[in-house]
Amino acid sequence: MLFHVTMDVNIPRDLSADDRAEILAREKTYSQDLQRQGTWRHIWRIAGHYANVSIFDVRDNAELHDILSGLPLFPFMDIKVTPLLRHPSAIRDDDR
Ligand SMILES: O=C(O)C[C@H]1C=CC(=O)O1
Repeated sequence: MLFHVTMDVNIPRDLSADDRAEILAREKTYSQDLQRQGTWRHIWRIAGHYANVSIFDVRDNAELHDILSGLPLFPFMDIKVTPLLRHPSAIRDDDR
């Protein structure tokens, strides 16, 4: 199942520089592991915002929930999830 996910990040200003660096490093590893597995299919920065648009390919809603709630930055994110399905005019075989 494919999902379009928007993540807006709001890291508290009073988080120490060390804590911020540590959480960002963990977030990057977590994200890149899922990208290598093919679960996190796309990630794009939204120009002008500390936010991203991502496409996830997961088994079900529960897997997506587990992945999103496991994000190291999860406590500092506003997340919007939109389920996707294949468009009848799509020509790419992997758009499913
Ligand atoms: O920077 C972001 O958009 C937030 C987050 C999502 C993946 C990652 O590495 O950081």
